[in-house]
Amino acid sequence: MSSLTYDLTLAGLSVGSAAALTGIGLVVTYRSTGVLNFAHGAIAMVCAYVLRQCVVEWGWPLWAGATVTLLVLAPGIGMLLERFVFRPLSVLGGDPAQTLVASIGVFVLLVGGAALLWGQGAREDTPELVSADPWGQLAVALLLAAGVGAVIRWTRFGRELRAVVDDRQLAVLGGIDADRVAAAGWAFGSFTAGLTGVLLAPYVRLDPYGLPLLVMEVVAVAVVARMRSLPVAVVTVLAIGVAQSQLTRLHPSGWGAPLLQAVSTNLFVVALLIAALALPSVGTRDALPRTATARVPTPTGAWIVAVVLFLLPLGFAGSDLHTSVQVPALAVVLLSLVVVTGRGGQISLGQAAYAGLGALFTALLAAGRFPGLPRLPELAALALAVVLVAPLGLLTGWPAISRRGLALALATFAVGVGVSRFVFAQPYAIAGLSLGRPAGFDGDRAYYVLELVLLAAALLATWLLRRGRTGRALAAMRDHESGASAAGVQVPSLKLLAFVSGAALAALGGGMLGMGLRAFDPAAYDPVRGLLWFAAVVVLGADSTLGALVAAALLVGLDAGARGGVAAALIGVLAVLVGRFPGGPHEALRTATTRLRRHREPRLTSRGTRVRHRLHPPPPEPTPSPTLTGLTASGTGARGLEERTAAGESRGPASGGQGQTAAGEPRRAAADERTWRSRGRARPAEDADGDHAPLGPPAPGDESGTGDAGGNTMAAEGRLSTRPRAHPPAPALTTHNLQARYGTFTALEDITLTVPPTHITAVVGPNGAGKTTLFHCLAGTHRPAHGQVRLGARNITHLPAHARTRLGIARTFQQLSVFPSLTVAENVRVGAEQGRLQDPSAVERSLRLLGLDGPVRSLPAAGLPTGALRRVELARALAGGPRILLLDEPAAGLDTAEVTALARILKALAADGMALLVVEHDLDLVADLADTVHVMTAGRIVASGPPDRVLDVLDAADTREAPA
Ligand SMILES: Nc1ncnc2c1ncn2[C@@H]1O[C@H](COP(=O)(O)OP(=O)(O)OP(=O)(O)O)[C@@H](O)[C@H]1O
Repeated sequence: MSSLTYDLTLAGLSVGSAAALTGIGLVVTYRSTGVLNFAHGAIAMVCAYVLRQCVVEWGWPLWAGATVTLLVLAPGIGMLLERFVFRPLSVLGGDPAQTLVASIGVFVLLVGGAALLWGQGAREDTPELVSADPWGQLAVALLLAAGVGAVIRWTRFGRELRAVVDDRQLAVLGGIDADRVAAAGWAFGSFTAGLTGVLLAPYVRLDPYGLPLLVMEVVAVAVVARMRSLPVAVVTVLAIGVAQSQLTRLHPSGWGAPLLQAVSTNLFVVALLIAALALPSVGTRDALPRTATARVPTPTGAWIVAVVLFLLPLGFAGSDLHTSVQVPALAVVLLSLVVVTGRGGQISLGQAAYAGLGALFTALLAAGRFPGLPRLPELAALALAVVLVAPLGLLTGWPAISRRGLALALATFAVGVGVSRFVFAQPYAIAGLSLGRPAGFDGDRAYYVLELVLLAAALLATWLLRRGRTGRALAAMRDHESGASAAGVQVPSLKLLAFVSGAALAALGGGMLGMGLRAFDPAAYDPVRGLLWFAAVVVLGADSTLGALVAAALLVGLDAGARGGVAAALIGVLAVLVGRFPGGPHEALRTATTRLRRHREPRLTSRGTRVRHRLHPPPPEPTPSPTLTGLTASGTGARGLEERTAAGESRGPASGGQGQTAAGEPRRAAADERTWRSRGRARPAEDADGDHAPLGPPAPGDESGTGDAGGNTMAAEGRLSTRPRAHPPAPALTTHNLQARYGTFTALEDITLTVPPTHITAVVGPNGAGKTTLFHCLAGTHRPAHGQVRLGARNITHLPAHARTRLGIARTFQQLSVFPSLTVAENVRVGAEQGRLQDPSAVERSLRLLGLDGPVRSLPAAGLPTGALRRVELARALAGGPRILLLDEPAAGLDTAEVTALARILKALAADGMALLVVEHDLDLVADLADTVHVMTAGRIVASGPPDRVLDVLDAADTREAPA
């Protein structure tokens, strides 16, 4: 090896080994706590500052300073964070999104604290702990990696650690002290952060912003290592270090020179971009914490105060006004986060990049340095910059289509860092770039007035995006992404819209900020500021426009004093606490879901005597009731849901207490038997007759406004249309030889079934049989490996969920999928606006049908009882005018009266031409409802037929299996 190659390799190993320590720390913390610690770099920076303080300022010996810093302070910070920040969050359920916001909060807090304590300037005199000799640093990194690997693999603590990572609750039940494991993980992770900081600080500029960011670029290797493998992390980081060094040997000429130089000094950023944007993502299951996006209504008085406060600086003069001009500009930038994060629920850590691009493009356009374009007046330059930056929103919008939570945070952070390093920090972009104010607005006061006008325009744009059909769809996507998809919302397009609009707003704010400062200053759009802005908007109410204005005033106002960092420290403290604020719709939904689960359990075992009673009821009464006769004489096409529901009522227990049959059985049992027989005769005629009618206006004499929040009744009775059917017959939904897999596991094998119109088809089977997977394949949320799904003759196997909804396939979920921040009526409106018919008038009909047209219609869905939420979900599905209705455990969490009412509605819908597929554990209900039952076991259909036959076979099998 030539001596140059050797030297460069050694230099690369030196950088790589410092970075390897970070990789090891990130992986260990993640493995022991499930938290990707965004604050890792900030801890490194604080430790470097403290070592410098001990040795340089106080004159301690290096060994003493290093001992205190690395063995006391660093692990201490980790244990404090575990005890007071992350343990309370894990007790609350360990929502990864909350821990993400909290770790960003810790980052911002430490950066702000360091700026407060040590100032914002860079220090060049940090003591050198290990000599520049790369072998020493490499030895430290390798020894540490080997030691940690050995502990994880061979010690009892390592086994406990792996158990906690796999399933914390199960590990605790198994007697493992998960808190101790987490505390050890945090202490070790912080120790490695401290070590990285003190090793790196002498060779880079030590300042509160630069070092943390440099360290966080290494997060790429933890992603490459899938947050698990230490050897992969260490080898990757060393390889990047060496490659980065070797690249410095190349000296191309022409346009490639600056690019290569940028790549060779930022190879870790390139790796971060590849890891975050191209590799399969990590941590995709979470959205933003609901408490962060919960909408708190803003009193009008608060707006009046805000307007007065924003007008106040017009009375200022001199430097005060110079500071004030930053507030409206920053407010516009923060409004972009209100759209993307607050309303759309998308984590975006890269808004600073769009703001910076807005300022840079404005400056280039105004200076006549933008390729291919003449010099433009400042305002025109600003407008064109906004237009040019808006489509760049796809840089983060595109990854957001397939990513959520941590993965999206990493992707947007990577884009922010990438733009900062490859665009803002390049000489060809920034050399001598000043930025004037528009003609006539040069003075601070005049410019402030112009900013207020632009802020008002931005507020109007934000308001328009947050209201109406688009606003409701955005809120639905934020509250429950798959629920929104199932309601027909085009989630991918909506995400792109949110990010593109967000980029445009950020560019406008960034350009205004640049004009305010009269220059393009890359430091003003540093990725660390992106984190600070995100944290500020989240803590002050992400879905609140007023919150954005307050955040802007706070950030500028608090940092205007002698020392910067106050605002960051304050925002950091609040962000650390954000996941722990009590209440909010999120909490209410969680409570509802927990209650639902509790209710579900007994129903799972409810089959038994009651099923047999229903399947072998006493003989029917000799003369059917007139209503029942009407039902069996169907095919004339002149009946609607109301009539059918009334028919159901006459057969149900709630039909007016008509007494007992001669055999002493409840009347319902006898009526059920008749229902099965009449169905057998009636349905074929209905097939030819057509589709179900859309739910019609209330019947004469209908009482509206009686819906209750208690959820004890399903008030379908007497509220349905008597309109004749107006549509052609609903097509059947069929599957052909369907096979579905999760990785290598085959969850469905060779499933062929038909869901015909006017029928209720049921799928039953034990847990894990594949029922929900079948549902996902039918609804478009899981792509089958083989086979087809057809709607009539049309192959819809590859259509996404929202497209299927728009064709008329609606679904409900096993776990409730309402939108908690929207009212009951808004929930249903989303279904009506986005579904097949897109008919707003369907809202009232659906609300009436499900008994939700009373005062409950105006209540937020959060906090309603399970029964009411099930009705909301069903009303939303029906409001879209579906032809096929897929119901996943619709009776879960309902009481007996609610189940009875639900059954009546479902029968009426089927009788009116709809095709229903029901997955249900409650075999009583299945026996009562279904025309055809498919029994699934281990991913296959093992029996099909009418319920009495199929369930009898199951009974017989149960009896055979039962011990004698
Ligand atoms: N996302 C997933 N990744 C891997 N395996 C999965 C996933 N979802 C389901 N499975 C597995 O696929 C099989 C079928 O699961 P599915 O949820 O479809 O069953 P199910 O009949 O609906 O059960 P349950 O009644 O409990 O809801 C199970 O073995 C389950 O563990």
